[in-house]
Amino acid sequence: MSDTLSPIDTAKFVAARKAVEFVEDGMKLGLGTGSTAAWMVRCLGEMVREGGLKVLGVPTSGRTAELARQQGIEVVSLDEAKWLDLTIDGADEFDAELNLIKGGGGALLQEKIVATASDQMIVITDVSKQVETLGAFPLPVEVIPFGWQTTKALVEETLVSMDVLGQHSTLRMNGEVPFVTDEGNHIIDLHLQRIGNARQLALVLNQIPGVVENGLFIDICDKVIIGHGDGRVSTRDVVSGEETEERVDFAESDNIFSDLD
Ligand SMILES: O=C[C@H](O)[C@H](O)[C@H](O)COP(=O)(O)O
Repeated sequence: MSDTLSPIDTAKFVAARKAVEFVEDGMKLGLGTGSTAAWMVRCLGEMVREGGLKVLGVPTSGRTAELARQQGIEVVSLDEAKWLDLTIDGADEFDAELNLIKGGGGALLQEKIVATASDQMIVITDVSKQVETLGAFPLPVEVIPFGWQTTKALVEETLVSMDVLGQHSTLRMNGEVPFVTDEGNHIIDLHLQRIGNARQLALVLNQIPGVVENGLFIDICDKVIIGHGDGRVSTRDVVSGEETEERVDFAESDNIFSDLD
């Protein structure tokens, strides 16, 4: 059935399929958001329904919570789970140190809280998200709606003072109205081209009143699994620096593909 998937979906699927191999019975799991994470939730659902795997899932968005429940995964809140063994999530960009930009789907706040409350974070991605320097993907910054224009101006002033390349920012829209996150906030996307010092920018942005969180994930990801359109996956570990490559077997995945609309 893998021939029904486009190369990009194949890449996302194989990364997700590989990632769930790290899941063990009884684990408390952070479930990421986005199209790649959705493949992981489907793979996990199959392991729960057909393999008898028992896990507790903490979703990072309403969308993921709905999909996880549909898949038969037991969903709990982070406060119920308290601490997680593993979070598996997608990313919009990652660099050689496995620092990330996330939030293209607007879920960065819950994603960062959940990943930070986990022993380990595995990022699943296709190879197009790999960059030398973060910043080509617009950096999402979640802000509270009150005074958002003032917050946006302060963010831009901060970028100028830090000499960040390209200091243009836009309020994310959902058609004619501002996009609203699961927490009731807005997103300002920073069009920076290149982030020279991501660690410093992440800290400075969060000092601005009105900013709730930013999409830079620094020193949070432990492992990245990169899927390829031909079914190969590369797994890179931040501690060992090792990278391994293998091919993912599609043979037993028919149930997952048949669940798709
Ligand atoms: O807010 C969304 C998340 O950070 C996603 O994990 C990220 O945008 C990647 O999504 P996708 O897997 O759909 O490219």
